[in-house]
Amino acid sequence: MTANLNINYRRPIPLGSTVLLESSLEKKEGRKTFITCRVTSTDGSKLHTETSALFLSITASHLLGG
Ligand SMILES: CCCCCCCCCC(=O)SCCNC(=O)CCNC(=O)[C@H](O)C(C)(C)COP(=O)(O)OP(=O)(O)OC[C@H]1O[C@@H](n2cnc3c(N)ncnc32)[C@H](O)[C@@H]1OP(=O)(O)O
Repeated sequence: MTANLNINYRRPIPLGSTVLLESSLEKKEGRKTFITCRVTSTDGSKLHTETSALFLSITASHLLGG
């Protein structure tokens, strides 16, 4: 479950362009998983978007309001 999501939009992505997404597992601490992601031009020279997020593992009962 997404607990926190940060997105920095650095440069617009032109319509129809192809981009490179690189996602990394930064660390895992118990139920917490920290992920980062970058969107760049395919040659890596232009940074379009960078994000970080925290995901928490949950049980099915959490989804049912338990
Ligand atoms: C055009 C289409 C676009 C579509 C976009 C789709 C985007 C999708 C976006 C989604 O993912 S939707 C889902 C959005 N997420 C939610 O609705 C989650 C709502 N929040 C919850 O259900 C609870 O807050 C959550 C399950 C995340 C955590 O509740 P818990 O009771 O399980 O955990 P708890 O609060 O005890 O925190 C556990 C640990 O996580 C840490 N923590 C929790 N929330 C945090 C947070 N927000 N930031 C930092 N740390 C956080 C907390 O400090 C603690 O750290 P320690 O274990 O070290 O003490």
